[in-house]
Order: sequence, then C-alpha cells, then structure tokens
Amino acid sequence: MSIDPLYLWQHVLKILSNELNNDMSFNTVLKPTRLAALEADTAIVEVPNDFIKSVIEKRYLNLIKDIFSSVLKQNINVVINVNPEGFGSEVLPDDSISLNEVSETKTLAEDTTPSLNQKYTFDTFVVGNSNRFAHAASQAVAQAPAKAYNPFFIYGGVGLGKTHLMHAIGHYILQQDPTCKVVYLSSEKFTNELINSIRDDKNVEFRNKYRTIDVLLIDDIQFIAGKERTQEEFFHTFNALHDANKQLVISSDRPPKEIPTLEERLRSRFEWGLITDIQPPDFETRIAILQKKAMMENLIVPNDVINFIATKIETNIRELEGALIRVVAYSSLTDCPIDIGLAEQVLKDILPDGKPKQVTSKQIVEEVGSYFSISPEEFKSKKRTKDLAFARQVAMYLCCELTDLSLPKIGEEFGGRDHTTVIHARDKITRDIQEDSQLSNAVESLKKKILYS
Ligand SMILES: Nc1ncnc2c1ncn2[C@@H]1O[C@H](COP(=O)(O)OP(=O)(O)OP(=O)(O)O)[C@@H](O)[C@H]1O
Repeated sequence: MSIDPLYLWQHVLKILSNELNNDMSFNTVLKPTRLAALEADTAIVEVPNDFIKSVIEKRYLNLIKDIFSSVLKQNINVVINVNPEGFGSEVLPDDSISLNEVSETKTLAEDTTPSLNQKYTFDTFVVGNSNRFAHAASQAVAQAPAKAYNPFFIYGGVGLGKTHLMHAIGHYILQQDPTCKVVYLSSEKFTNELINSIRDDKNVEFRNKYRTIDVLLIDDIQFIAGKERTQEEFFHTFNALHDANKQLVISSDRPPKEIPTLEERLRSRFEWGLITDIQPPDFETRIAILQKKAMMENLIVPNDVINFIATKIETNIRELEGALIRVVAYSSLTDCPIDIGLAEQVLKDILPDGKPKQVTSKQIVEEVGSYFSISPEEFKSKKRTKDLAFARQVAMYLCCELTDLSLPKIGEEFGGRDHTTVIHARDKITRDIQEDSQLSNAVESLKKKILYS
C-alpha cells in the first residue's frame, strides 16, 4: 500500500504553514503546489510557474526538505518542477510580482470568503466525552446563528479540535445559506491586517470589512492579550456585530478570565454567551479518531497498531494524526508491512522508551512564562506583583514535580531564592490545585506540554 501524495503533501503544508506562522506568502506561493510523486528518496513537487519555483527554491526548499525528512524519517531530496497544467487561473501569473512583494499580495477587500478546510466538518468530527458538550453547542450555534449562543467561546489545549469545530460551524451555516458572509481568521491575522490598515491609511476599509459580515469565527484570541490597539478595534468590531445580531465564535487556549492582560470590557463580553471547553480525548475516542482518519484516507492499518498509537499519544489529536501518517508513509516507502515493530521504530523519537524526557528548569520557565505572558528574566527578578508571584510559584511547583533538582537548586534558578520559598510555593500550588479545577487543568496541560512537546 502506498501513501496518497495528496494527503502527504497536505500534511507537509500544514506543518510548513505553522512553521511560517501563517505568513501571507503561504497562500500565494506554497498553496498552489502539489506533490507529483515520491520516488525512493526524492519528492517531486509541481508548481504552476517559474516565479513560484524560484521563490520556493530560494526561501523554502530547505524547510520543506527538513519537514519531509522528519515526517518520513529518512533524508529526502526535494525537486521543484514547473507544470502549469491543472492549476487554474487563480494562481499568481508568472513574473507578475517581484520577490520582495510576495507578502504584500493580499489586499483588505480581498479574502472575505472564508478559507475553511473542507475536511473540518461535523461529519468528520468524532464525538467523545471530552468534546461532547462543545460539539453539541457548536451544532446549536450552526443551526441557529446569533440565536442560540452569542458569542460562543470554545477553549482547550493545543490540537484538540477547536479550529475543526469552528470550520464545521462555518460550513454548516454556508450550506444552509450560501449567501451568508462567513469569515474565519486567527486573531494574529486580525492584528496583522489592522497594522497594515494603519500603515496604509485604510482604516475605514478595515472596519467595513469586519463590521459587515454575518458570522465571525476568530481563532486563538489569546494572542490579542497585551495588544491595546487590536483589543480596542476588536472591541468595536465585537459590538458592531453583536448589536447587529451577527454571530461571533471565538476560540482560545484558555477561558477568558485566564487570559492575562485582556481588557475587562472584552473579557466580560466573551462571557455574555456560552463558554465551553474541550478536554484531551480518552482512549476510546483516540481509537475512534484514528480509525476515522484511516478510513477517510483509505489507509489500512491493523487494529493493534491503532491501539499502540492511541496508547502512546494521549494529549494532542494533531500529533495522533501525525503519528498515523508517519507510520503509513514509512511502511509504503520501505515496503514493510505495518505492524507494532514498525510503529515502534518509526515513532521512537517522539516516544522515547515511553518515558518522559528529561526536563530542565529553563523549559519550565519558558512554558509557564508563555502561558502567563511573563519573560524568563522576570521569574528571576525581585519583582513580586501578584500575577508574577503566582506564575513563579507555578513554575517552582513544576520544577519540584518534573525535575530532579534539589530545593536549594530550584531556589537558585529563580534568582537565588531560599529553599523555604520553594517549599512554600510547592505546598501552596498543591493546595490550590485541589480547590480550583481550572488551575488544575491549566497545570495539567502545562505539564503535558513540557513533557511531550
Ligand atoms: N474530535 C475530533 N475528530 C476528528 N478529528 C479531530 C477531532 N479533534 C481534532 N481533530 C483533528 O485534529 C487536528 C487538530 O485540530 P484543530 O486544528 O482543530 O485543533 P485546535 O484545538 O484548533 O489546535 P490549536 O490550539 O493548535 O489551534 C485537526 O486535523 C482536526 O481535524
């Protein structure tokens, strides 16, 4: 059995898009491409014209090679060939634009049609205990936009299906009414467009674009925390849409009240409607997701291998899918049958002996810092503001839990604090976790991030 090049290429592009942080040139240069063949150790990628070929070769070739090599666990050469056939007319014409203009090709007026992933529908979403409520609420919103719950706020850890549900809502609404103006975007893109509109003096255009739509699906809202001007603009967009009875769907990696430096007026608005969370899937749901993915992609994978993957990867559905692809791709490249031995071999580096990797205090400080929007230096500083002191205690607690460092050593890592401070932090957070389920979830997801990413 061989892996479908289309499927493999989509997977590579997804990783690439994440690596490039949704860089605007992605849609212009990298999307109109396809994997024509994967022969031995060479991937042949087809592009519509010489211009795109030269941009990819100059900017992205090494990254693409790295991604292929890591997905397929062997060195892969990548060759870019020009083949205009079958790419359609929407592709950027050859030489129509210079290399340094690539990231400027999208205008504000453009792109109000949502870029919804065709695969992210309610039909392809596997429902389990961890996401049942979020799924039911999403369906209610899709069936009665702006009537059921407005705004609708979904939160949960990385790769657990928030974007999938948002797209499913968008698809459903468009099926019922294709004239409906549905816009999906990340809060980062909203911020970038706002910045561009200020730079290009196109504020009015920006406002018109976002205040005249019927359904706004905005992903990863936590990124607007601390960005005053974006919050201000989003506040007005929110009000304009809500007042006009338009649906807002918002996602985040945490509930509104845990987003630091989010303005109170926005926080309270996010709490007007329904807030729902998605938890990591249980074992049965992980199995069901893997079986569904295998079925959708026509992959034949033995049950014991599915069980093996579902046992090993517990928290992130994106990683679950990635592991399945790796195993199938490796088997098709090496002509070896898919069995547990092969799966173990292929997934070895992401599952080191099943034991969690060695954790350092630096990693803990980085993850906790990114969660609370605090820089690593601040953890060491003498400052004791409430938020900082709390984040520091969480980081100290995690150092006690996840590293072999002694208490004095942990104190040292946090700006030379005494070991009794570390004991106090450890005991306090242990108590807080027992009393506060949201904190408990947050600490659990931080632990998983530190241990497995
Ligand atoms: N319940 C599910 N059934 C089927 N596939 C799922 C389910 N949940 C997530 N997935 C798949 O897992 C992958 C990651 O999901 P998605 O991108 O929606 O996660 P996310 O929560 O938005 O993550 P992030 O926080 O990184 O943005 C997608 O390919 C999605 O289709």
